[in-house]
Amino acid sequence: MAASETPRTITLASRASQLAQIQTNIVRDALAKAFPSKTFATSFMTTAGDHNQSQALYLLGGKSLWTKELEVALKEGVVDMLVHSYKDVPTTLPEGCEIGGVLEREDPVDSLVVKKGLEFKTLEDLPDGSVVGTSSVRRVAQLRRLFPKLVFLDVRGNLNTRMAKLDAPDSPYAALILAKAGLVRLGWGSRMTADLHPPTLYHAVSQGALAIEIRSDDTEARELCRSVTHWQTEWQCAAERACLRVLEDIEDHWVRHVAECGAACPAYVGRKGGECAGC
Ligand SMILES: NCc1[nH]cc(CCC(=O)O)c1CC(=O)O
Repeated sequence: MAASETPRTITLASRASQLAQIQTNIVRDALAKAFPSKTFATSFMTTAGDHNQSQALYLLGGKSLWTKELEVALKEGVVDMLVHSYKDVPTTLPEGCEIGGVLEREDPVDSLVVKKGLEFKTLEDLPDGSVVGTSSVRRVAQLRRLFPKLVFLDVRGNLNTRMAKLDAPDSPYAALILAKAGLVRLGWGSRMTADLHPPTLYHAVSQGALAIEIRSDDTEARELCRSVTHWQTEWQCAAERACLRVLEDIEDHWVRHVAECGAACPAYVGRKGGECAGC
C-alpha cells in the first residue's frame, strides 16, 4: 500500500436483530484481537425475512430471505463481510460470494424453555395436550412421532419476541423449543430446562456456528477470515451441508416429478393439500 493511501476499514454487516448484532460483534472482536492494527466497523440492515413476521416460515420461500439484501451490499462493496448464523445460509451461494471463515461452534443442540411459573422440565413432563411452540418443520416432524399427545404450534418473531409470547399470561404455549446457541448468546441460558439430543431430536445443519461471507475476489478479507476460522467446525459444517445438498437435490427431483405426473403417478405419495410426502 502506498504511504498516501488511507488504510482500508473492513465493514462487517448482518441483520439488525439483537442476536445478529451480538454475533457480528463476536466476529468483529475475534478479528480485532487477531489483527490489532486493522480497523473494523459494523453495519446492521433490515431484511425481507424481518418484514414478514406473520406467515409461516416454510411458506415464505427459502432461506435467502435473510441474506439477499445483505449480499447485494456485499457485492456492491458497500460492506466487506457478512456474519450469518451458518444454519441460515443457503447451501448454494450467489456467484461471486463465498464463505471465507467459520468460527468455533457453540453447542448445536436444541433446548426446551418452559413458560415462567410452570415447574415442568422436560417434554416427557408436559401434560397431554400441552402446546409447544416452534416454527421449525424439522423439529415438529421429529417430535410429533415421539410425543403424539403434545400439540406443536407455530411461533414467529425474533428470540426476544418469542420469549415474551411464551411468558405472556394468556399465552397458549407451555414451552418453546429453540436453538441453544441463540439462547446462550442472548443471555437466556438460565431459562433452558432440558437439551434435546439425538435420537430424540437431530439439530439443524450447521446450527450453532457463525459463518463469514465475503466477495470471492477479496483476498485480504479471505486471509483475515482464515485466521479466525476453527477448522474442526468448518469441516463438520462442510460435511453436514454436503448431506443437505444431496437431500435438496432429491427434494427438487420429487417436486418436479409431482408437478409433471401429479397424484395419478404411482410413485406419488399423496398428502392433504397435494404436497409430495416423498419430500
Ligand atoms: N431459525 C432461526 C435461527 N437461526 C439461527 C438461530 C440461532 C442458533 C444458531 O446460530 O444456530 C435461530 C434461532 C433458533 O432456531 O432457535
